[in-house]
Amino acid sequence: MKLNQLLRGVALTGCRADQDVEITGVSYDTRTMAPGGLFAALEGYKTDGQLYIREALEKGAVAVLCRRAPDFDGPWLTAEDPRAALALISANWFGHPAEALTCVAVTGTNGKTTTTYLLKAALEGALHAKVGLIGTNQNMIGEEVLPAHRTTPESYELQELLRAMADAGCTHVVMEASSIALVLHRTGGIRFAAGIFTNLTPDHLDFHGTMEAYRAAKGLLFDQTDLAVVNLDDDAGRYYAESAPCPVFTYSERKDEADLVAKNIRLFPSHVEFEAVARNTIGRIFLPIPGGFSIYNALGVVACALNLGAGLPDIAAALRSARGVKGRVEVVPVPAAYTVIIDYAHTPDALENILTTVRDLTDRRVICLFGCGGDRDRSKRPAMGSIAAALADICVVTSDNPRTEEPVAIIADILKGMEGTDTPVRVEPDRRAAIRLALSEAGTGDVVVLAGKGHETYQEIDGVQFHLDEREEVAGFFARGRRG
Ligand SMILES: CC(=O)N[C@H]1[C@@H](OP(=O)(O)OP(=O)(O)OC[C@H]2O[C@@H](n3ccc(=O)[nH]c3=O)[C@H](O)[C@@H]2O)O[C@H](CO)[C@@H](O)[C@@H]1O[C@H](C)C(=O)N[C@@H](C)C(=O)N[C@H](CCC(=O)O)C(=O)O
Ligand SMILES: Nc1ncnc2c1ncn2[C@@H]1O[C@H](COP(=O)(O)OP(=O)(O)OP(=O)(O)O)[C@@H](O)[C@H]1O
Ligand SMILES: N[C@H](CCC[C@H](N)C(=O)O)C(=O)O
Ligand SMILES: [Mg+2]
Repeated sequence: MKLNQLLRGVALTGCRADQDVEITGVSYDTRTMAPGGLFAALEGYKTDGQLYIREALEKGAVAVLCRRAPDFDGPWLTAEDPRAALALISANWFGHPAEALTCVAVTGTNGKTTTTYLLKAALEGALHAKVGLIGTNQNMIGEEVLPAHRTTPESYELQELLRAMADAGCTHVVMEASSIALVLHRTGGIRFAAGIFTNLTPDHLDFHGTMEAYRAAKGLLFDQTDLAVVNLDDDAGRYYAESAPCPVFTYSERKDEADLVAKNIRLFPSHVEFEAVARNTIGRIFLPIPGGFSIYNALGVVACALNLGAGLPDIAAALRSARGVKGRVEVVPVPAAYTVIIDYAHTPDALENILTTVRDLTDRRVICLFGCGGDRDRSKRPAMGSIAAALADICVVTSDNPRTEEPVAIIADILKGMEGTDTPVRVEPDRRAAIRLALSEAGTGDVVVLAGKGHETYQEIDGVQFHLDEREEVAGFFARGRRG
C-alpha cells in the first residue's frame, strides 16, 4: 500500500516523507517491527516512542509518525496525537473491516465481559448471526477461540481481529471498550451500531485521576456510536442519557420512563427472572446466572438486541439457554457440603455485589478470600477491605496479582479498611496457601468466595507470570485429603 493511501483521513501537522513510497507494514514497537514499514512513535507511560525513531529507521522503517518533528532528516510525519492517527492508519491498512460488520461496544466498570457473552448468545440465537467477541477472557471468531492479552486490544491488533472476523463471515462483533482504551484511541476509526453502558463505580483512578475524568472517558464511546444503550438506574447512565451526542435507549428496573423496564423481578440461587417491558413488546426473561446484577446485564442485552432487530421471544429463548461466563459467579464442583464460587470481583462495587448475592444463597457463613492487584488503583484496597469485613463472616486476605509491588504492602493497604472489625481476618500472602486456609475453615452450608482472579490462570509476581488456576488448587485440596 502506498503511504498516501495508508494516511487517508489522518490530519497531519507536518510531513517530510515521500507519500508515494510503498509501505509493507505498520508497527508501534521497535522490538517487534519488520523492515519496510511505518513506525508510529507513541508517547507512553514508561517511555516515549519518540526515543526509538532512530532505531526504527536503522531497522528499516520507511516512514515514522510522531508528535514532534525529529531533529534530523528522515522520512517523518507528524500528527497531533499519534495514537489517534495509528487507529486510522490501522483501519486503512486492514481495509476498514468494521464497515462490513455490525459492531457493538460495551463499556462500564463492571459487567462488560458478562454482557458481551450474553449478547453474543442472544444475537446468535435470535438473528442466526455469526458473532465475533473481543474482551478480557478471550477473543472469539464465531466458535473459534483466540487468546486475549488485554480487555481492549491496541488499535492495530483490534483492526487485525476485525479483519479476521469479517473474512470469516461474521456479521456482528461485540466487544468490551475499556475506559483506558477509549482515552488511548484504541477504538478510533470504528463506528458502532450501539454502545452499551453498564455502570460507573470507582476503579482505574490511578489512570483517570478523578471520577469525573473516568466518567468522561467512558462517555467518549458515544462519540462513535449510532445509539447509546444506557442504564438509567446509574448516576453516570442518567448523565449520558442527557448528554450523549447520539440517540439514547434507556433501561431500568426502577424507572417506568425508561425504554425497557424490568418488572416482577425474582432472584433465585441459580438464576434470575423478570418481565421485560418495552414500548411495543413484553416478555418473560429467565437468565441462568444468579445475582441482582444479572438483571442489569440481561437488560442491557435485551435493550441492545431489540434495537438490532431481534424479537423479544427469540432473545428470551437464547438467554434461557445461555451458559455462564468462566470466572463470573462460577460454582466449582467440590466433594463437600459447602459451596465454592470463583468470581472476578476486583472492584469495591463488584465485591459488594457478589458477597450480597451469596449471602442470599446461605443461612450459614460466607468466607471471602481476596486480594488487590499491584500497579493498579490503590484507593480500591481499603474500600474492598471494609466491604469484605462488613459482608463476610470470615475474611482471608491474600495476594491477587502483585505485579511489581510488595505483596505485604498491598495487604497492609487492604487491612487499613478492616480496622476495628469484629469479623475474623486471616492474612496469608501466598494465594495457594490462602485457598487451602479458606477451604479448611468451611463447614456444612457455608459459601467460600474466591474473589478477584476469575478466569485468570496465572499470578503475576514481580513482573513474571506463574501458573495458578484456582480450580486446580481447590481440586488439589480435596485430592490431598483436605489438608490445609
Ligand atoms: C497504561 C497503558 O494502557 N499502557 C499502554 C501503553 O504502554 P506504555 O505507555 O507503558 O508504553 P511504554 O512502555 O511507555 O512505551 C511507549 C511506546 O514505545 C514503544 N517502545 C518501547 C520500547 C522500545 O524498545 N521500543 C518501542 O518502540 C512501545 O511499544 C510504546 O508504543 O501503550 C502500550 C502500547 O499501546 C500498551 O501496550 C500499554 O498497555 C499496558 C500493557 C497495560 O497494562 N494496559 C492496561 C492498564 C490496560 O490497558 N487495561 C485496560 C483496562 C482493563 C479493564 O478494565 O478491563 C484494557 O483495556 O486492558
Ligand atoms: N452489572 C454488574 N454490576 C455490578 N457488578 C457486576 C455486574 N456484572 C458483573 N458484576 C461483578 O463484576 C465482576 C466482573 O464482571 P465482568 O468481568 O463481567 O466485568 P468487566 O466490566 O468485564 O470487568 P473488567 O473491567 O475487568 O474487564 C463479576 O465477577 C461480578 O462480581
Ligand atoms: N482489567 C483489570 C483486571 C484486574 C484483575 C485483577 N485480578 C488484578 O490483577 O487487579 C485491570 O487490569 O485492572
Ligand atoms: Mg472485562
